[in-house]
Amino acid sequence: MPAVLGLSAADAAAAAALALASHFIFARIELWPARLFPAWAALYSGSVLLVRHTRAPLALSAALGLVARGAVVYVATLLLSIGVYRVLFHRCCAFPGPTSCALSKWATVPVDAAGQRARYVQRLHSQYGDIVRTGPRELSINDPSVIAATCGAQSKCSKGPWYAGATAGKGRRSRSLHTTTIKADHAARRRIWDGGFNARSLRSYEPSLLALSRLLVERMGESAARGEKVEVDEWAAYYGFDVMGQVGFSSSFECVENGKLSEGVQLLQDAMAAIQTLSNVPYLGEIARYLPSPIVKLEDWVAGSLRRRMDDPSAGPDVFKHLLEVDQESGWKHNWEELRSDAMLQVVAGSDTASTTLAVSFYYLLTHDKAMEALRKELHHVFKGAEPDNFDALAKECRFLNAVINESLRLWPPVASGLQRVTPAEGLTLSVAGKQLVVPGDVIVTTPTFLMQRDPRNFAPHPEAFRPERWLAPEHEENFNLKAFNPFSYGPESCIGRHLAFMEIRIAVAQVVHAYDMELLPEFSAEAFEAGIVDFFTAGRKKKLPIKLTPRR
Ligand code: HEM
Repeated sequence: MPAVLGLSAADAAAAAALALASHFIFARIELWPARLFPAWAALYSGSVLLVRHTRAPLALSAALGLVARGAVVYVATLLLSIGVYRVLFHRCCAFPGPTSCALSKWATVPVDAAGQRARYVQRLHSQYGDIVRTGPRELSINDPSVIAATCGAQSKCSKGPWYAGATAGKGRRSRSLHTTTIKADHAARRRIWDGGFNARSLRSYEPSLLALSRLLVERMGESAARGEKVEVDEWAAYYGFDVMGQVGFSSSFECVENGKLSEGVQLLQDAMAAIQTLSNVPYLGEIARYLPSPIVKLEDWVAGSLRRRMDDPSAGPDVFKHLLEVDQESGWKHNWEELRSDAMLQVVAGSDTASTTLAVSFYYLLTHDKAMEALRKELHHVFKGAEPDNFDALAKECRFLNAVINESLRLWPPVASGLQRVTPAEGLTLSVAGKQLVVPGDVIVTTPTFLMQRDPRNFAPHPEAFRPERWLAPEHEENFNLKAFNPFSYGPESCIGRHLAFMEIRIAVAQVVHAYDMELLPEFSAEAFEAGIVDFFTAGRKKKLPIKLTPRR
């Protein structure tokens, strides 16, 4: 056997054999967590040196050179072995998809970093069909019936590695409600959270929402009067963030008041890009925790808000008050670390999501004169020309307003990519397009929300077009499949804040539309605006919605 990298054939073979053994023993499924690297490096170096040193004593420099060259052979063999295994022998290798995705989740790191996952997966489905292998052990399945099977109350699937990646380095008692992967823990915590989102609590938030939506109208008007350019999507972001501060911890972040992003909003946006990119390769998240990153800064900033709230026990009503309660059934009480993670969750889950739907609703109203007209008529009819300030009337009597919001959620779901759910060890039998599909155990299954909600088999005619009327008379639609409408996910881990989101969006749209005539400035490009909606687990927006505001009489 020839020498490799200056190593004797025997040393090279030993390094390669060790690599194959470690792949066989530890890493047949996925690359191991980063924290095991040093341990394996030590194991490798130790065993090589021990074997060699017992044959003939080694000088330090010779020993280091031996280990370094051996490590190159070790890593190269390991990667080759993992690659060959994933492409040719893996339990998912029968499913179609790009080879790059079969080889590694690294293939989609640039896609995630650019916020393009939802569109990328959409392209893959158009190329490979309804089932695509999007990662070594990950399948994206474009069929609404899969949602209940993977996320429903009876499902034996569990949350995937994305959730561990999003809170890398955190143990069982320091994760958020969202990232905990143990079902019993989640159920106990969800009962505590429910207190903050039941009908009574939602009613108690109405005065705050009304006050904030009025402040939004006032400050937008003042900004226009000063001759400033009004970017309505920016104001939607300020509002979404302030609602979370107010309803979450009884302290507005004062973005609407000041007409600018607070430090936290910026951190949030940076952190979401980092979370989405890192969490799809979970061990990257672990490494990032030890580096200065926007995620760590955001956590510190949220912890500050939390501390201020804890120092003021008389504050409220807010969600936080409920998070301090004990779950009667299990005795679960949140500790400080969990409260901190849950506070961060509230800000992340509730701000960019709702504000994107608010901004998108404005976008469609501003680009569809007839829809704006219909909404004005409806508000005038329900509120008799007075200020729209009644939450029940907005929910129950304003059907067109609700149709606009639903249609915006359909076209631009703020959580656009599929959520990771892992099949149980025995596998999962699904029905896809009427045919039985057996997915092996320990495979991540996702359902592509963005694509499914625009699929003509689910919504037709014109699935890509904004047609709020499809929600008013679904029975007359060619296709209207409510099972495929999944912006808030499904089952026990679905969005707890959906009713709150609707409340805050309805009141803000109604207040602004009642107060102002609005038109887009000529510089606006719908194409660029849509292209600028990015997917960082929650949606972000890169392009603005500049408008001219005129107060209505
Ligand atoms: C249009 C607005 C919103 C959309 C589209 C949305 C969407 C979602 C989705 C898809 C999930 C499931 C995530 C997963 O399983 O990984 C989720 C979870 C969650 N959402 Fe929302 N959300 C919105 C607004 C809100 C608001 C206003 C809050 C208020 C705090 C909120 C709080 C949460 C929480 C706490 C979870 C985790 C639930 C759990 O794990 O049990 N969301 N949301």
